[in-house]
Amino acid sequence: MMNKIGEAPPAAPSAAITATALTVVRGDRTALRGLDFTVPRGRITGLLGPSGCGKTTLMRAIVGTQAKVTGTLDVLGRPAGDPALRSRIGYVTQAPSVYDDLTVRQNLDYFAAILLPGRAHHAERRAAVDRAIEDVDLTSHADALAGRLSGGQRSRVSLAVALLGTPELLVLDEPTVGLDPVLRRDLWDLFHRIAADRGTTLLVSSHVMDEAERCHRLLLLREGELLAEDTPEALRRRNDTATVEDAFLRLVDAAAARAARAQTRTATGTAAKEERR
Ligand SMILES: Nc1ncnc2c1ncn2[C@@H]1O[C@H](COP(=O)(O)OP(=O)(O)OP(=O)(O)O)[C@@H](O)[C@H]1O
Repeated sequence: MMNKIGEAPPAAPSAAITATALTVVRGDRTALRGLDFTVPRGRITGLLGPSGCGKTTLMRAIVGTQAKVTGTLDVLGRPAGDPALRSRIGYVTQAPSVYDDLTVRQNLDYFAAILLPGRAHHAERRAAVDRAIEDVDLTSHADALAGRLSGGQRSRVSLAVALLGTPELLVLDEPTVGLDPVLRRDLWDLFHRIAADRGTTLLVSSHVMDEAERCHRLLLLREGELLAEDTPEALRRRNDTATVEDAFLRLVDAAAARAARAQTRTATGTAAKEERR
């Protein structure tokens, strides 16, 4: 298996993503509050946290599709959203973006024609499409209509589209949601192969904590705040727990206790001020 932490590639010299005081407002809510973190190159970083904690918002900020972003967010050496980054990043959203009335191959041909237009690139396009179909293990379904595929197969077509341009950074929003355990394992093996063989940086979100163990590094999010940024092993060790899930729960409890203490201090301070009046 490729996804043992011990078999990880050596540490990359520079960060693929650096965020400082990153804040995002969505509607009347602050979806992300002052996040500081880095995502190392060539590694798999898991973005974990419960539903609604801000994972998609953070991914949208990184790929440059999110409004009202403040602080600094540097992606592959450029500010997030810089047009020069478009071809260097692959982004797979939660909803598979495939055409149901086209076959798997036709879907990929279509997107390959946008990435590599013109007759001159014909052979290159074909090779890229073949490789992407093989990467996601859909060779035997290449001529099936996307509309007739299972949910897991459709999301793999979306992933194949993202792999077409050989991106340096692959941002995957809950790619394993709804998949059976075997498919989930196969996809994680594929992510590890992509990171190890191509040096691609992967940022993968999940709200399933057992997937945390498959990542080289983790960003744990809760209610728009970063609870921790570390390796799964260090998180378990530091919190003296057997699993990342237990470490996460311990960190949540500690954060809640800190918030309660701060509230008590504020309430005591206000009462004292009122008394002095
Ligand atoms: N279009 C929107 N307008 C206003 N607020 C939004 C919008 N989309 C999301 N939010 C809010 O932003 C916060 C973060 O949402 P986000 O989708 O980033 O969470 P998530 O962790 O990806 O959740 P999930 O795992 O359920 O996809 C939530 O409080 C949500 O209610």
